[in-house]
Amino acid sequence: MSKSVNLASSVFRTDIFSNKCSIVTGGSKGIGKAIAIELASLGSKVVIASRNSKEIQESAESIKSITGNEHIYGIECDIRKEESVKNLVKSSIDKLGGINFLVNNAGGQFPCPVENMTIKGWKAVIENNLHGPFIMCKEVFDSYMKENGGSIVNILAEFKRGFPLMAHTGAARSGMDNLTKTLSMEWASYGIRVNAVIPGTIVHKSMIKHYGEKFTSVLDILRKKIPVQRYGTCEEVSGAVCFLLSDAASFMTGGSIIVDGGQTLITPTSLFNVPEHSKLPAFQWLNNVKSKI
Ligand SMILES: CCCCCCCCCCC/C=C/C(=O)SCCNC(=O)CCNC(=O)[C@H](O)C(C)(C)COP(=O)(O)OP(=O)(O)OC[C@H]1O[C@@H](n2cnc3c(N)ncnc32)[C@H](O)[C@@H]1OP(=O)(O)O
Ligand SMILES: NC(=O)C1=CN([C@@H]2O[C@H](COP(=O)(O)OP(=O)(O)OC[C@H]3O[C@@H](n4cnc5c(N)ncnc54)[C@H](OP(=O)(O)O)[C@@H]3O)[C@@H](O)[C@H]2O)C=CC1
Repeated sequence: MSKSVNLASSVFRTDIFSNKCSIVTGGSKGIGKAIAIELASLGSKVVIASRNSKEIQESAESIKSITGNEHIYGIECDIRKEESVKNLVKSSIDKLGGINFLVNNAGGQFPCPVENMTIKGWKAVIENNLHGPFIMCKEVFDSYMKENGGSIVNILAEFKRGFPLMAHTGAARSGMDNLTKTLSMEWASYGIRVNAVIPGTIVHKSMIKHYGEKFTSVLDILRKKIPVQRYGTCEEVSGAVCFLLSDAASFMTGGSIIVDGGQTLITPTSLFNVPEHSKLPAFQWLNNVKSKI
């Protein structure tokens, strides 16, 4: 009997990004750090960027040691500031040789009802989650992708039913959803795909620190309603981002992937209670990597 030959060539290979250069904003911790680790482990050169210069350098070193990839660079940047973004993009091209992938992950907000929200607070969140990613897209397009093509993934947050206590972020993410769709059409002829990932509740060290003790007590009430019956991991978001960046998603643009364990399907009028279970466990990397995200 002749030996069978596997003629299939799956996109899921360990060297899949070995000729790629990526920028991940907010790569110093949490979801952004996980994305940077996964890209680096698949061979990409990576620049991570955030405002705290010490943290971003430490994270770059940590990603190098976890993945064995030497081509990881931390650059201080505030995505809300145009000059800072211009510097990030120029330095990234100098260090990496180009920018094939952009992950607009940096962002965040604080809980606050509109009646207590200051104009300054509103602006800070709109700038962090809409204006900043817009400047990033534009600068990367002008400086590299217009000539060379590329793939962009924007990290959003669920926004379709409004966002009580976080009106600023709901409005910004809704704007980013629309921008993702617009850019996917305007930039398709330049060879650029633009997609989004919408994480549900992804609980990790810095997230808990940001929202504090009060939030932790709310978490268990919500968890019981989620079909998967748990919160997500940074790695579970990262896998979706790498998929969208890769050629496995070559027919996807202007789209989004919701990574939320079914959380957005819950409605206040739903009569169905998910029976308690633990049959859909989280995808996790090794513990020694997990502890560094
Ligand atoms: C207890 C119930 C909690 C319910 C929570 C539900 C949680 C479900 C969440 C699921 C969806 C999303 C999850 C996530 O995104 S997790 C990631 C969390 N991480 C972050 O958000 C980090 C990034 N965030 C920030 O850096 C800040 O929030 C901010 C975007 C505002 C930027 O902060 P920065 O300090 O740089 O901003 P400014 O100094 O320019 O501040 C400008 C003004 O903004 C107002 N402000 C800022 N922080 C707060 C606050 N904590 N509370 C109220 N107001 C705030 C304020 O007016 C600032 O001006 P002043 O300092 O002059 O007063
Ligand atoms: N965790 C969750 O449940 C969810 C998260 N998301 C979104 O996913 C993204 C990542 O979340 P997560 O990892 O949890 O958040 P973290 O708070 O853990 O990390 C946020 C990262 O963004 C950086 N950052 C924030 N503002 C700026 C800025 N103006 N310029 C440059 N960098 C900035 C932070 O560094 P530094 O402060 O030093 O600048 C940090 O590296 C965010 O956009 C978040 O809103 C969406 C839905 C759910």
